[in-house]
Amino acid sequence: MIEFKHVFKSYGQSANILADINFNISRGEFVFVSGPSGAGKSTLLKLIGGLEPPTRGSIMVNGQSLDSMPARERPYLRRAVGIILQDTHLLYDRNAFENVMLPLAVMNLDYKKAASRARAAIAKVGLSGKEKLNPIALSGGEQQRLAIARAIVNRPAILIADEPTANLDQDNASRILEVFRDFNRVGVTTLIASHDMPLLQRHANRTLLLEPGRFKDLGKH
Ligand SMILES: Nc1ncnc2c1ncn2[C@@H]1O[C@H](COP(=O)(O)OP(=O)(O)OP(=O)(O)O)[C@@H](O)[C@H]1O
Repeated sequence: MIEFKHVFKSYGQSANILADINFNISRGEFVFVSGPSGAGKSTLLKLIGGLEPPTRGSIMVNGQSLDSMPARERPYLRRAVGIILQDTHLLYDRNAFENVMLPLAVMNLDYKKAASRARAAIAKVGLSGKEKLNPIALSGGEQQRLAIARAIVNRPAILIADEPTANLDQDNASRILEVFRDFNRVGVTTLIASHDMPLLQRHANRTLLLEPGRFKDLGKH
């Protein structure tokens, strides 16, 4: 489903952020990417989402090789991948419902169908009834859930999230993880970057550990 073969990544003239990374993630897996700040977790997720090209090596996502994919098709891999970045990029000049509708605008669905999909996505993350609120009026955890709804409204096969529980208390962090688990249970391959070790330990899963100059697949623990 996601395969890295001898992947290297540097920015401009910088030293390698990622060096000779190799791993395979199967369809339906739930995987954490962990490691200290600056180790390259966000970079790894951006490579998977096609938001950054590798400097060297080959990457396969959802049966497609990114090497041969034209640059214009790479971002978000034509909707195969739902991405939640560290900054949720919610738009504060429209309400929660309209934020979730945005990715559907390019889908050529009629309004009724799009609206019912958006409402279903909002319901799945537990925000029914808050559709008309501006995201600014939502709590941190609710904003994160809204960003998840927006990422899954196009029904991606893969969901990746960068530090989705940062700045949340333990209860809210667990709630967010449960939302990801719900999508994972219905077959969505899920990757979550986090440096919150206690959180990762509470939710034992396969973990890819990135440390400066070192990469380790810790497997399930
Ligand atoms: N667009 C960019 N241009 C230049 N350098 C970058 C760029 N993006 C990231 N970097 C550098 O790459 C390194 C890894 O960054 P990255 O954001 O991938 O790490 P991270 O493990 O996700 O860190 P954090 O947990 O703090 O988000 C950092 O030294 C960062 O400054």
